[in-house]
Amino acid sequence: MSSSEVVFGKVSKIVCVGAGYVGGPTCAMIAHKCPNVTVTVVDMNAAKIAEWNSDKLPIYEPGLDEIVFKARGKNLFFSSDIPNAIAQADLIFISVNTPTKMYGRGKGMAPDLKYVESVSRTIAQYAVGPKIVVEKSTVPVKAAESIGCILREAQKNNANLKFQVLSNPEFLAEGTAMKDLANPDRVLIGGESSPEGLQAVAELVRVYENWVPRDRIITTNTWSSELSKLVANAFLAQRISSINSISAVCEATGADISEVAHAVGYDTRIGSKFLKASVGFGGSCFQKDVLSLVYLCESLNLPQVASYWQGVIDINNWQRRRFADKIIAELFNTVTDKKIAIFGFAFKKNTGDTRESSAIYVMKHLLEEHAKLSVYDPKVQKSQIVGDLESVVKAQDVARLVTVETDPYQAALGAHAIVVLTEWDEFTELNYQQIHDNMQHPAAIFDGRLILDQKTLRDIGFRTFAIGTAPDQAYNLFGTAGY
Ligand SMILES: NC(=O)C1=CN([C@@H]2O[C@H](COP(=O)(O)OP(=O)(O)OC[C@H]3O[C@@H](n4cnc5c(N)ncnc54)[C@H](O)[C@@H]3O)[C@@H](O)[C@H]2O)C=CC1
Ligand SMILES: O=C(O)[C@H]1O[C@H](OP(=O)(O)OP(=O)(O)OC[C@H]2O[C@@H](n3ccc(=O)[nH]c3=O)[C@H](O)[C@@H]2O)[C@H](O)[C@@H](O)[C@@H]1O
Repeated sequence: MSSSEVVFGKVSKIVCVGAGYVGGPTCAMIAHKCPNVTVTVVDMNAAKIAEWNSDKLPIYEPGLDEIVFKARGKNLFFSSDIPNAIAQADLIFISVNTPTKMYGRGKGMAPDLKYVESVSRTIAQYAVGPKIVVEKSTVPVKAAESIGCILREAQKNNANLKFQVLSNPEFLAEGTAMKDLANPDRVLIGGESSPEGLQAVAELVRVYENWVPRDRIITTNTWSSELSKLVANAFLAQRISSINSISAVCEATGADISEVAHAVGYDTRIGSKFLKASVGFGGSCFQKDVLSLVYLCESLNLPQVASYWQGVIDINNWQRRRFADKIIAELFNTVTDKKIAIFGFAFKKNTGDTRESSAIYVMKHLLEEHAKLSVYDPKVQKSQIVGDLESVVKAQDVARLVTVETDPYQAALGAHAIVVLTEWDEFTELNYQQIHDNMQHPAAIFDGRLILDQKTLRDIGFRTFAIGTAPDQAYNLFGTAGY
């Protein structure tokens, strides 16, 4: 093509394949900010599409309902008719899941790209005319090459078809997705430097320019864009593992992790964000994407780089185990048949998502010791909690040992201890005097999120333990058993 020939015109119809945590909120924001663009979100899961079309959306995300209800039926549509949507679109986002592969080659490490490939084949089958195909899913470097290869095959049989594959990874975090989408630190778009590639990139830039300042829209080559997404998540996860590793040093020495994080983060070169010690990071992406990077490095014969990033995962697993061991040790080395209240099951506050939540693993360790766990989470349904636990512990043990409550006071009634695993704001506002009065004594609180005021709790009579806080500062009653 000559550089002046227009292959990809102005985008007026966008389709997103994958109506999940990324596809739904991202497209709702695009529809909200671009009233002249029609956005259709499609999914192979018809029940999920029905929920997106109902009053109760399939995911909880602050601010999402408002935007969806405003745009839905005007320029935002949810549909199961994938072929028709693809045929109509100028630009197609691939926003399907890329979970860690649980079988075959790369099991437990590599991302499973079967959904991305299947969407690529569907696009090849139903496309008519030129399409910009955008990888929104997080994929390994060079994934765009495979998508391009499948699409080029279709082009061979139909001269009217033209495809350009772009990489446009998503950086939103759950719980703050709508804010992140409305005001992103940056939007990243990778593409080819051919005239057609540059045209496609320019058209996607134009969509984002409706609300994102141009200097926050970064364009790169395709491979830099794909790799930057993995690296961004790896760096974020690394900060959490770094601070969590130091939390163990604090507990052993008398230093306090919040004070250390504050002092270290004050250095503008380091920065204060993402330095909150915790019971370990969860969520569908950090572990998956760091493992994907480790697998990539192994495949590239870079074992030192692979083992460096593997350390981030190892510390995270160790932190979860360490916290569970601390609970057992401080409850006099036995939790068998003891009722323990679990406050929070979601992987972070302000979401109902439980994928890879640290709660699953801490509870698994406690269930293996036959503790009786009583869980309360404001946004997670009982069926979800039971299902997640059944993936790590025998179903009969979950049935025998786990109850799910809809009220935190009920969860703590008669319990020996409370374990805080998600940082929901409401946990800071409970009446802990009343809770203490109705527990077994001595009553203990284990704060895996550093949200409760230890002194107030100790004054009430609780024995307290908080991640990264030395025993002699946090409480006087505990020994150092288990350390
Ligand atoms: N969850 C998050 O906060 C973020 C996720 N990402 C990445 O975005 C991608 C999507 O993640 P989520 O939205 O969380 O996944 P999700 O699991 O919530 O949604 C994916 C959707 O794709 C649908 N799907 C799968 N294959 C399909 C096919 N062939 N045709 C039609 N629909 C199909 C599934 O039914 C599902 O509804 C992943 O690669 C993830 O790593 C990136 C940034 C943030
Ligand atoms: O690719 C993705 O899926 C997304 O992954 C993360 O977003 P998310 O997992 O939704 O949420 P985060 O706020 O990053 O929290 C992840 C986990 O780390 C924990 N965390 C976070 C920050 C911190 O200081 N300490 C800490 O333990 C959280 O509690 C949570 O369990 C990234 O922040 C997003 O930029 C990225 O787009």
